Amino acid sequence: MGELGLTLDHVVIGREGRTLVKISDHVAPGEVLTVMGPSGSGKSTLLSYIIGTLDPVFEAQGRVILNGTDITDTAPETRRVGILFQDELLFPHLSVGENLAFGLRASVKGRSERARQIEAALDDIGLSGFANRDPETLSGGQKARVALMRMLLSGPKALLLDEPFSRLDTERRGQIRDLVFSQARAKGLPVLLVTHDHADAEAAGGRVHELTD
Ligand SMILES: Nc1ncnc2c1ncn2[C@@H]1O[C@H](COP(=O)(O)OP(=O)(O)OP(=O)(O)O)[C@@H](O)[C@H]1O
Repeated sequence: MGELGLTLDHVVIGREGRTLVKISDHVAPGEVLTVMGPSGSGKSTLLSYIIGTLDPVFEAQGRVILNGTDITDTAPETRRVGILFQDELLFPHLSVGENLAFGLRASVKGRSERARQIEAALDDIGLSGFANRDPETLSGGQKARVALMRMLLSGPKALLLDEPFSRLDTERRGQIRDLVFSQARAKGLPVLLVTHDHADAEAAGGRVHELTD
């Protein structure tokens, strides 16, 4: 296996001959690289390239390498790159526990083992006993924690965060942010954080890559 972490090797994304995003960088396990830039500078476009869902209107060059494996041409569902969006939605017709079960890998076998892992996951995010609740009955911060945990249960090897804290109030924002970063550090995941917020960038504590218009 090659170098651990997420490498963007001379990635250039453009449209109609005009370069939108240019980045070459390496995010080590447990490190957070913050990507900032004005609206329209290509932050979400970069994330879509990394997860393998770049709109074909864009032209892209460069490689995406995860833990030494080139995943540039790998199908999105097999990349093992987790992404959390600003409008992270839980399935409203499923309970909190069922939402988490959706993230749980198929390799976790047996009803009772799956139920045990879901209870442990709820405990991890301070929501013990919430398995049978409807997502609509949760607060914004509680929903954000469930969405984060659902993503972590799927066993990602890297984490992409697209303004995931922006809808939360200041206090919850800090809590969720700490939870995301501590989980990423504990699991040794490289993290790419897209944000407009300087407080988020500061809390991430890592390097900042600025995209320009
Ligand atoms: N499918 C598409 N077809 C054409 N242009 C697109 C498409 N998707 C995005 N764009 C354009 O590409 C540019 C970058 O968009 P992107 O969403 O990556 O910006 P962003 O930095 O994430 O912005 P924001 O901070 O507002 O979310 C914008 O000018 C946008 O209009």
